[in-house]
Amino acid sequence: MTSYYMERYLKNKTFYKIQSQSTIDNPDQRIVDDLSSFTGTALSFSLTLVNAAIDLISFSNILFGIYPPLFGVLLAYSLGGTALSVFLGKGLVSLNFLQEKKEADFRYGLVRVRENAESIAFYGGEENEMQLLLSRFRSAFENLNQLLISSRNLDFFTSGYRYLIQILPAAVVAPMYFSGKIEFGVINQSVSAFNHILGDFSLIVYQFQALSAFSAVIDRLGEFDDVLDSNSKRGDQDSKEKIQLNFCLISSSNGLHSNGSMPLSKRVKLLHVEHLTVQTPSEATLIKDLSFEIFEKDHLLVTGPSGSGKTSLLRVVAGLWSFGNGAITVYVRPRGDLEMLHSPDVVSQQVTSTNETIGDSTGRRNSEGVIFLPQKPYMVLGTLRQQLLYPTWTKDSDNLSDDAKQSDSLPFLMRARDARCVNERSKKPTSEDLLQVLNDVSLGHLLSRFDGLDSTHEWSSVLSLGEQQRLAFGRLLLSKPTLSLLDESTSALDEANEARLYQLIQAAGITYISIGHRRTLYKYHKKVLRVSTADSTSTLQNWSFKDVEEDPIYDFSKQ
Ligand SMILES: Nc1ncnc2c1ncn2[C@@H]1O[C@H](COP(=O)(O)OP(=O)(O)OP(=O)(O)O)[C@@H](O)[C@H]1O
Repeated sequence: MTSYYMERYLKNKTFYKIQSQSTIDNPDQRIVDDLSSFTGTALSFSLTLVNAAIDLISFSNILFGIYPPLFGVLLAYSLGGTALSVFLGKGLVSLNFLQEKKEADFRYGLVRVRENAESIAFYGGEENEMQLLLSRFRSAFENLNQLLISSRNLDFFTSGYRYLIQILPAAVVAPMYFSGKIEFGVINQSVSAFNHILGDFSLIVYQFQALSAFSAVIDRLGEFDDVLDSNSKRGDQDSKEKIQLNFCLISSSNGLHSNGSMPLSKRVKLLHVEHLTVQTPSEATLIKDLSFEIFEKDHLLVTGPSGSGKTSLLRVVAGLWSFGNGAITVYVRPRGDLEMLHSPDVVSQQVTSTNETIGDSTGRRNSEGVIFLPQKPYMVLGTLRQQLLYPTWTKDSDNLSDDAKQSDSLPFLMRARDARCVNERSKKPTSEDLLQVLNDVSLGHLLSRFDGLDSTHEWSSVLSLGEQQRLAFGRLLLSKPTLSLLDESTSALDEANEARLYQLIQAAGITYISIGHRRTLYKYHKKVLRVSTADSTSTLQNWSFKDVEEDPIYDFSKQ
């Protein structure tokens, strides 16, 4: 179940939508704790039920044989008891639900302190953090108090219910013994049978607390399940009202003249944006009716005031957002074609779109050559080697063989990962390639500082932001995507390093779209898309798209 839920959580960028739109709280806790208690409790309840059924069949005969009305009284008593316990304990389900949420919120607060330790330490924000954490803890504690009070009240009732009736079988059967109708042993037998049957009929009364906790877990998992389901269906249903994002395969064989040469006028189109209007999830319009095309090596600089929607445009191209309307077509080629494309013979090939569906959009983006570099690079947990191979290659070959061994023992856990391994590209960079790239991005010194490629560290803490940005460019150089989206990804670098990185990716034949405010960026781009803050009262376009030389800032940038 864990593997099944994780697969759906990570599919179609559901994890991103849950986080950015705050659809439900603490999905991680639902996957870890709720699934664990769901499976554990479901198993123990099933066994209890089977046990009770067998018990009931065995002892009903005995009790019914001794004195049938006793059986009837017992049934009425347990039905009444069940109704009363449901009435008394009905608040427990929501209290348990809240308890799970509040404890998860508290734990998440502590995780955030760990994740943002340096920023909090720089701000000296310990006091604020302490107050925030205490308020979360207090909230969980207060809820627990209420939960304890409700449980105590229910326990009073359950204990009374259990002991009050103990006298009944002896009181009913004893006169029969004194009148000589039954033997003494039958009294004991009836008391024992009575208790067994009472236990079976009173399952709900005795297990009410566990049942209410179980019900809260089912509610939380059900809610999570609905979100995962709706996310996987929504894409198909609402596709007409949303931005259409298409991935088309570039066919390298088409466009040739009969003599095998290429028509020079035709260039490789990589991105086509048509009448695109970008909105936020709250439906505020950011960019109106945007249309442009990007051909190979038409490096584009997206610029404009803060908050105008530059990152949102990249989000749309990356398939993270689809709020608004219009269409985007990304032309991708199968991996490995890049080298071929840069040979002079093929550079002017015609682009033909096959409109072929190539898996889900994340898979398509990653495996077919569109890579996004955010301003704050994401450092995965693992070795320096894994940092460089991320996200194109999932793991190094040593781990792969270890996993293969484990898969014999736990095959169901390997299902998702096996599928990914099959999709992996065969040409995984060797250690020499990785060292070369590290040197190229001026990070060769990391090898001696951190003991080689296979040392594990908390990379987001031990590397400076600029080093992380250079490492991210290293990833880019290794995966050689067709198109790369750079969101202020050199913002922490000095001009010399920035120039070096842009020259490197240009030399690697990667076409890029950068977001940036710096004038120094102009010289590495051919086109400029200038976005201004949208005016909600106007229907006019709030962008301009031109050659970089035509932009007024260009002359300044050369000075
Ligand atoms: N999840 C969201 N829900 C609602 N509004 C959002 C969301 N994310 C971003 N916005 C809003 O969309 C607008 C554009 O954000 P975006 O990040 O695209 O700006 P930007 O031009 O890249 O800014 P900057 O240059 O400061 O990085 C902002 O006003 C922001 O507040």
